[in-house]
Amino acid sequence: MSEHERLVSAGLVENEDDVRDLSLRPRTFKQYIGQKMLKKELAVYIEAAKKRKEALDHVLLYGPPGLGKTTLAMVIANELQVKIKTTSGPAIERPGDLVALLNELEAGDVLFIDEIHRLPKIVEEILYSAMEDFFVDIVIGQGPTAHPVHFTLPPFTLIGATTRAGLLSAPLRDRFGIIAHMNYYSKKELERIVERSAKIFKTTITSEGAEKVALRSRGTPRVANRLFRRIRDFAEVAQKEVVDEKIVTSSLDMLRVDECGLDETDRKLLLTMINLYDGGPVGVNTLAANIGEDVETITDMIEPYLLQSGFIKRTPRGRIATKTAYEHLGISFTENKN
Ligand SMILES: Nc1ncnc2c1ncn2[C@@H]1O[C@H](COP(=O)(O)OP(=O)(O)OP(=O)(O)O)[C@@H](O)[C@H]1O
Ligand SMILES: [Mg+2]
Repeated sequence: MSEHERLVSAGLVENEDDVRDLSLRPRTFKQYIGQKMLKKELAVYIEAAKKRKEALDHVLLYGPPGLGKTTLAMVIANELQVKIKTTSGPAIERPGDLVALLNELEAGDVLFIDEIHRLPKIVEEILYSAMEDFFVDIVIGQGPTAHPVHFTLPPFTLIGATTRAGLLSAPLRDRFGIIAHMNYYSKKELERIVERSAKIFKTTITSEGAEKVALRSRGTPRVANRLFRRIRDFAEVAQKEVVDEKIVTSSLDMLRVDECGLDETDRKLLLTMINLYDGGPVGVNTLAANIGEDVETITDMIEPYLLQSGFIKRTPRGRIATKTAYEHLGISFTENKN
């Protein structure tokens, strides 16, 4: 199974599921479950900006894939009652592309740049003055006909999203007035997300069923929704009117997603560390070669959840599998092995 087909993968890009499930996407703070502190804070800034009839300060959203960054950007624009233009870092190749986007904005509008850490450097530099003083200076034409052009822009709000805040240059990061870190969701919050999705799909799920889905969702709404959709298929075929704990468990077992939300790739990674490298430390390049995934897939998609839930640890000498990992896989752990 390729990474993109991984059921529990939160995915790095806007994926097909999300596009198909636009109806699942919360549109208001009220519908947006979890991230309570962040929502509270943003609600204050939004209200203040609206009262002053000013554009909201620029917002940087960062956190692992599938936690609701894109969704939150749309919620913010909706709560501000302004239009939102959406693009992504790699899609803006030249300064002219950025100017064309900025040109379409009206006062107070939101420009959402996903994967902002992948913005080309020359475009990023244009963004500095746009963010700070709402103007851009670019050179139009080439050779002897080249001439500088100055554009003034309406005040706008840039919302940037990234899974890797560390890759953002300091000058860019410093121009965001609001920097928001997205957290993994609690079991209770994921249960509510599953129950909400069930309602939208006109499916009945028991609270025990929702709890079981939540437990295996890696703290990630995208995974919760994806698992729920598969389970709904199993329930449909089994002609079950109500999605209960039993059907949830049997479906997830069939999908080989274990009770901690780990799938085959996660287990393969842990088993490689344990069986071939005695639990580590082992470098990420070595691991990548062993399990046949690229380094980026490991660091961006597989590792964050394994780190967060304590299955692995990162040390200067490489990754190590923790006692929790051994116990989870039913392998005996001898102290001081690392
Ligand atoms: N707080 C939430 N409440 C309910 N559903 C949510 C919430 N956050 C995200 N979702 C659901 O999870 C899916 C994934 O969210 P979203 O696309 O916003 O994640 P993302 O952080 O932008 O991911 P990526 O880093 O891959 O771009 C959405 O389709 C949405 O339905
Ligand atoms: Mg997104």
